[in-house]
Amino acid sequence: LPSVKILATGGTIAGVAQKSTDVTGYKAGSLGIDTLIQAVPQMKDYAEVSGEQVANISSNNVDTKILLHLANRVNELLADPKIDGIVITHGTDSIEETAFFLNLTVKSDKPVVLVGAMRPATAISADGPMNLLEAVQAAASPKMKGVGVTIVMNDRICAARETTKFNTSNVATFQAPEYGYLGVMSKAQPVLYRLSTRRHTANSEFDVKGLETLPRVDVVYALPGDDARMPEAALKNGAKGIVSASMGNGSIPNAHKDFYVPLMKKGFPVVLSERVPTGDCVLSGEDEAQGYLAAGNLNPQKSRLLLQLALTKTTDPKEIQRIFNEY
Ligand SMILES: NC(=O)CC[C@H](N)C(=O)O
Repeated sequence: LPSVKILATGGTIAGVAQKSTDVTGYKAGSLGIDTLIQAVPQMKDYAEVSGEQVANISSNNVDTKILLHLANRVNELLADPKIDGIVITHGTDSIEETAFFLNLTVKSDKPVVLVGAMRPATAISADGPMNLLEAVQAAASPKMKGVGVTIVMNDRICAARETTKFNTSNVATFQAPEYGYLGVMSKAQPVLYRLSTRRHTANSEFDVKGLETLPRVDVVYALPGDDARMPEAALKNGAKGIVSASMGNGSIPNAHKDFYVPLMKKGFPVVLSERVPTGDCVLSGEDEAQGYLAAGNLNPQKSRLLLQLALTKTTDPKEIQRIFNEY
């Protein structure tokens, strides 16, 4: 049998409520990895499974330190020829960010599958056990080699780059409306329908080995008629780059523009992403001349991570734009 290591970080999949009817008001990150594994003995039919507790928290507190630890630990584990794949249990609130970060920093084409749940482990019809089983089946499958980091939940195989949480409570929360799922889990097997052409994992230039932190990047939400207090605060507090969550194809209030233009002249990177869920940010000639960088269709939270990683390699705006075009 293939060997799959489960790294546990917490979330609702390890959540405990007072009553089986409670689907909110529970404590995420309550059960340890051994309990999660014991709850799904069927996994043993598909893989030799072992667990490791990395954290046991709600994913709104997954910080840079945990991201770097996960990337380094996954790289260490996958360098071992005896390990065939990794599953990471994770809260769903920031699972897309951790998945994308690992998509950029894991140096292996072996499967890395993130999984969570929307109902706590104690709930009637908890989704965690089936999600965990399918995540292990996916991570154990050679068909998942080279597809990049994925989120497997609700029978869907989701690409780290394009997938976003769409619903605060529904089990079908993860969607990639513009490009769809990579595939589905069917009869205990991954069935893939498409692959991303964007650079990831073994083909990524980013290396976080030895890093203890990442350059600070802030996301500044663009609101109609806003003043410049938020971007000013970001700069004052040490941001090395800003991602603007623009209102649609780079539209931001004039006060933000007036603040960014002189900064960009000095080489400070400002990446235009959008708070609109789909569509690319395409720069106008004027935006380009002023020095803005375009996130393409990458959402603000993922643009932040990519800009942080880009800044570990370069501060040249042209290079940063190349990175946004390739990843
Ligand atoms: N469904 C969930 O996992 C959300 C629970 C929690 N807020 C977390 O992200 O860890």
